[in-house]
Amino acid sequence: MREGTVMELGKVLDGVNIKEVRTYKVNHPRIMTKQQDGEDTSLALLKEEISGLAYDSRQVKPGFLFFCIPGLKFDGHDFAAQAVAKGATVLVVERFLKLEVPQILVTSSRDSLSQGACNFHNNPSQKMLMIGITGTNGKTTTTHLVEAVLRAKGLSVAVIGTIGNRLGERSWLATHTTPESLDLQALLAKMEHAGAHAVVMEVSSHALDQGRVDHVEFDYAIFTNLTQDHLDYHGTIENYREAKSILFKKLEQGEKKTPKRAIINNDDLHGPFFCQECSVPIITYGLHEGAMIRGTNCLVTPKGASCDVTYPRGKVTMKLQLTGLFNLSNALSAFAIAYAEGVEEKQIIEALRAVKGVPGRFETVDQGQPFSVIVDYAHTPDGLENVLMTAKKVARKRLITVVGCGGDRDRTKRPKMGSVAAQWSDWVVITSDNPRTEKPEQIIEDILPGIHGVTETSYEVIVDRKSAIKRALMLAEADDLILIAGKGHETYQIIGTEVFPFDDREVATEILRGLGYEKA
Ligand SMILES: CC(=O)N[C@H]1[C@@H](OP(=O)(O)OP(=O)(O)OC[C@H]2O[C@@H](n3ccc(=O)[nH]c3=O)[C@H](O)[C@@H]2O)O[C@H](CO)[C@@H](O)[C@@H]1O[C@H](C)C(=O)N[C@@H](C)C(=O)N[C@H](CCC(=O)O)C(=O)O
Ligand SMILES: Nc1ncnc2c1ncn2[C@@H]1O[C@H](COP(=O)(O)OP(=O)(O)OP(=O)(O)O)[C@@H](O)[C@H]1O
Ligand SMILES: N[C@H](CCC[C@H](N)C(=O)O)C(=O)O
Ligand SMILES: [Mg+2]
Repeated sequence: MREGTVMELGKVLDGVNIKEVRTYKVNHPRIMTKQQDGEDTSLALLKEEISGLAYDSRQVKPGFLFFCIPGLKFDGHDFAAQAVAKGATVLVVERFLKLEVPQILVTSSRDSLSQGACNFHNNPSQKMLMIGITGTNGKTTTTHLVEAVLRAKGLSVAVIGTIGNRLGERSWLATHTTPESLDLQALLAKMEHAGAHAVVMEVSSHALDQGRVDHVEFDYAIFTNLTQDHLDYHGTIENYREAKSILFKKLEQGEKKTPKRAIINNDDLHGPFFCQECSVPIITYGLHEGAMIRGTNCLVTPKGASCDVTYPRGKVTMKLQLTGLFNLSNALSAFAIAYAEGVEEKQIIEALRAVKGVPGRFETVDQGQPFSVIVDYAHTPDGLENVLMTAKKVARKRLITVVGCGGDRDRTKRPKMGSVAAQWSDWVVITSDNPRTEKPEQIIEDILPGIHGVTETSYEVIVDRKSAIKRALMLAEADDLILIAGKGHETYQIIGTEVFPFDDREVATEILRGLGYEKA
């Protein structure tokens, strides 16, 4: 929807289960009341024009429809007065408020927002090929790989995810891995308007649970893997898995006529569960027997990885500039989509080989020093173990790891990350990640029991992340590998509620320069 566009309220709310409408006599000239026109006020209200939607009172502009959402931190109903003061003409509520403004009572204002956003932006996902990727690890990486193979088909491909939202040279601000429904529908509409034929997007478990993608119709859904994360939010791994499965159940619904497919990791313990949740055709991929798209003869080197890919029509060799067995797995899911879309095998292989790397994922910091420095976004026990296994394989001498855990996130993953770091590293420097509103020392206390379980590994605690990175780089000798984990592409550190500039790659570069290493 272009700036300045308006839509009738009834059209915006088409499909929303409205329980009751209350109109109030207000000063706004466009809101009719019984006293003025004598007809049914609710019907008159539904004919009113809305100039925009908002779920955050701070974003309201005159003529907007404001959705009052009860959240975990705040209750949007408490901001209704502020929204009205800023010009909201109608409210969507879960309980009527004592405010002199028309209100529409619904069971879930969040679900209504999702439907309203889709209507207001003219259902953009209907007009593009939509690929959704879910799983604990590998989503961002896989978006890049799928983007590459679909571009090989000649499509203009937009990407939505943790690192950003983009289409070719154009980019849009990303505040979440998967945006709130309203922001997502607006973004999809902009991407479609900018010429996107396809959108490949990360779909987080939070987004699925909160209905952010409820009215996005996907053509393909990829499941990468499921391991521990976000138990602070979901409570149990079963709930977490259930949230992820929504993406696959959704595939059978919708209006698109084209066939839909689920692309499922056959190597993952939970693969069969996701297969069960689907009633559309499934393509499995993996490095073990049973996968329809299977990688064998895998080779992992410091500069990349390769394997043979066996698929229903034949066999090819796939080479990546990305290293690690897990990236071969990520690439096989991209291969599966391209294959289903009829892209020629040779083109798929060429496209995958051309992907240079994903920012902050096994990214090298090179100032000509005689040891390797790698920055990686691993922030779950499984992600960390995978990257450490790869680092161990390619390190010529010691593996020194700098790692911490984020605050206000799953506490129970902390000792597990400590344990994994200790098992695979020769030396661990435990530090802070994004402490957010938690005390960094307390987060580290949660990590340490995991380290203590692995007695032979040496470690030290340095709370300040910059000092921890410096210490690791000072310890490094020729041929060692220093892995700085957890923050990858992030260019900030969140301490309390403040956001400070901090980029592991820049910090490491600056320290290396201070140590006398300067790239020629
Ligand atoms: C836990 C979680 O996902 N929370 C999201 C959720 O918050 P919430 O429902 O609890 O809402 P709330 O903050 O209590 O506010 C309630 C309502 O009051 C409104 N409000 C609030 C303040 C105000 O001044 N005026 C106002 O109108 C809010 O806009 C909202 O509508 O809805 C909000 C609006 O969309 C999100 O910003 C918020 O993301 C928070 C900030 C967050 O940190 N989310 C993370 C965990 C997240 O979603 N991560 C996933 C990726 C995870 C992964 O990588 O695996 C993601 O997709 O980004
Ligand atoms: N398939 C995989 N299996 C396990 N670990 C992986 C896999 N792919 C990537 N990783 C590890 O996980 C880290 C994060 O990868 P990526 O950013 O692609 O995941 P993500 O699912 O997008 O994460 P987020 O949930 O934060 O959005 C990488 O830096 C790497 O260490
Ligand atoms: N999307 C993940 C990223 C975690 C990255 C790590 N640096 C942290 O801050 O915990 C989350 O919000 O849980
Ligand atoms: Mg991501």
